[in-house]
Amino acid sequence: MSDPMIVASDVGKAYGTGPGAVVALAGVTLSVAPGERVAILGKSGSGKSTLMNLLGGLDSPTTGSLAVAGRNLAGLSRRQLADYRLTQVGFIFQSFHLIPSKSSLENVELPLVLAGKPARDRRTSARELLARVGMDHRADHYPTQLSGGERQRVAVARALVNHPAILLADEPTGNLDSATADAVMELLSARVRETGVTLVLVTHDEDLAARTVDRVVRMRDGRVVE
Ligand SMILES: Nc1ncnc2c1ncn2[C@@H]1O[C@H](COP(=O)(O)OP(=O)(O)OP(=O)(O)O)[C@@H](O)[C@H]1O
Repeated sequence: MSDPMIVASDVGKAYGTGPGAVVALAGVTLSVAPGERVAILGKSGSGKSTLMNLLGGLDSPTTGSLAVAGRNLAGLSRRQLADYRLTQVGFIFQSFHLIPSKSSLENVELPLVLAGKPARDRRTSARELLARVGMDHRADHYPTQLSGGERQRVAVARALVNHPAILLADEPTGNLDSATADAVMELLSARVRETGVTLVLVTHDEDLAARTVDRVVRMRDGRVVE
């Protein structure tokens, strides 16, 4: 057995302190194997996005320990967390988060620019990824010139271009109509299988989870309940 990709041990997260503090995570324990695809389901406010932020190194746990790809995230400096995000994590958000002033190609290239990759290599990698998501014909278009489904395809390419260890997708089809959502999910699943990346998918959609992932994790009141 290889080591787990994600190990969360009794992870707690509170926003604020004192009587006004909000406990968003009340002790999450979870282990995810390399290449495993996991969906997180739970009501609004159950802590899904908070957990994703911690996994992505965007925020730190208040208590407990969290390790991804063998790194203890709680022990990292801000600079190390930034490096972790850049090299180990791919993010896909509900609202795409593409940079409006950059073309599709430039958006996909951006993680490679930040990682200091040489211009020619990154251009080649970004073009390859755009082709893998069926968007090579829109390489020079800007986000406002793209449909929602097309934007999310570009976002999928951007999330994978750095060969991350984990891919975090937070309601990736939440802003799309159902036909477009199905097409984007199919593409995302195909790229996930192809790359073997470990997927953590937040969704409200039971059917989507059932057809996309290996395991469903349910959250309630800041805890994993199954
Ligand atoms: N920055 C913050 N400051 C204070 N409280 C917060 C903050 N972010 C989240 N919370 C609170 O933490 C709890 C968990 O929120 P979280 O966003 O993780 O839930 P969620 O399951 O992702 O919900 P949704 O499905 O609506 O996105 C909620 O009670 C929320 O109000």
